[in-house]
Amino acid sequence: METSIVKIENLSHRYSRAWAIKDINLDIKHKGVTGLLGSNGAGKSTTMNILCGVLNQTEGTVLIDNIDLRQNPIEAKKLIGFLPQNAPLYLDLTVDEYLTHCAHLRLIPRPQIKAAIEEAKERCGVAHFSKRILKNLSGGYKQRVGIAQAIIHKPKLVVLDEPTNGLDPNQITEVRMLIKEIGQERSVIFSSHILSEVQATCDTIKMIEQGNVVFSGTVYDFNNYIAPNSMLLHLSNPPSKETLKAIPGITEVAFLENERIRLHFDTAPDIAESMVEMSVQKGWKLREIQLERSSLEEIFAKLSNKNK
Ligand SMILES: Nc1ncnc2c1ncn2[C@@H]1O[C@H](COP(=O)(O)OP(=O)(O)OP(=O)(O)O)[C@@H](O)[C@H]1O
Repeated sequence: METSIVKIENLSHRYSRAWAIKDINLDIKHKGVTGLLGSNGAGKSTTMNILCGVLNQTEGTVLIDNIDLRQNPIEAKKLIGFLPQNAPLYLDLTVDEYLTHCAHLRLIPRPQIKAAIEEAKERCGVAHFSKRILKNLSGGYKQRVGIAQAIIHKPKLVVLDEPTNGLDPNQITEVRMLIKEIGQERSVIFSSHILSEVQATCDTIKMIEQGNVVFSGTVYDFNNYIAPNSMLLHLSNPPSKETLKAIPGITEVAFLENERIRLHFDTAPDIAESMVEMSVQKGWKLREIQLERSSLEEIFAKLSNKNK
């Protein structure tokens, strides 16, 4: 049976009085990218900080490649590379100086340090900035250096807390590509509160809401689960409500302002195509049609209810 790189069992954490996470169970595979999705305050950073041994949990167990993080923290942490939410960069150091410092902290044997730094810089596309002082790098490149320090010791598990936060759209795309590349040879977990980001980058999604895991599965399962179930139509010559309601698959019809109609439908996937064909045949004068995806809040609400 395939073992997991991370096994979290009944993990709970309490800050002073309030529980930030409650009874979390997670299994994460040796390769691929796992997205930890959740709105602000859902418990992502708390989970990641515990997972990386930065915070001691109140209850529960974390196994990294079968090593109990609490009982054997040094051995377990050797397997982890971590980029916390605010990359801990020493801004007055050059890229090379900073990565050399990180290599020492990671106990990389001295003769291997130069090669490890070159490889990490190459992987993260910062080799041409070796002598640049960190404070003079753009946000995207600072983040790349942060990722370089997280992979310098070739860990089996790389944990990145909101790595694209504060980056511009081009930088976001580049960092996502880098995450995917790293995920081809090791396990990467990254957190985000942006649904599209997790869909674009991950193989697996673990969704946390109010300290509980409310979804765990592949991106494919997730996309199927949140498939749109309503559409907005602009018809200049609409039929009656009854006519629309009689169409197979349509479950609810609402006439809105400005000739707009919202139709709810069940799982029929080609309903939009049928609506276009029908409006041409029957002269409904279709001006616009738009499938409506659920917002993250609606998905959270749906998943939270489902798991009650
Ligand atoms: N040091 C702390 N002391 C007290 N409460 C805390 C502390 N850190 C986090 N919390 C609380 O724990 C809960 C979970 O916070 P956490 O930072 O893990 O969420 P998150 O999903 O990472 O959110 P964000 O996306 O905003 O970073 C929140 O209610 C937060 O206010």
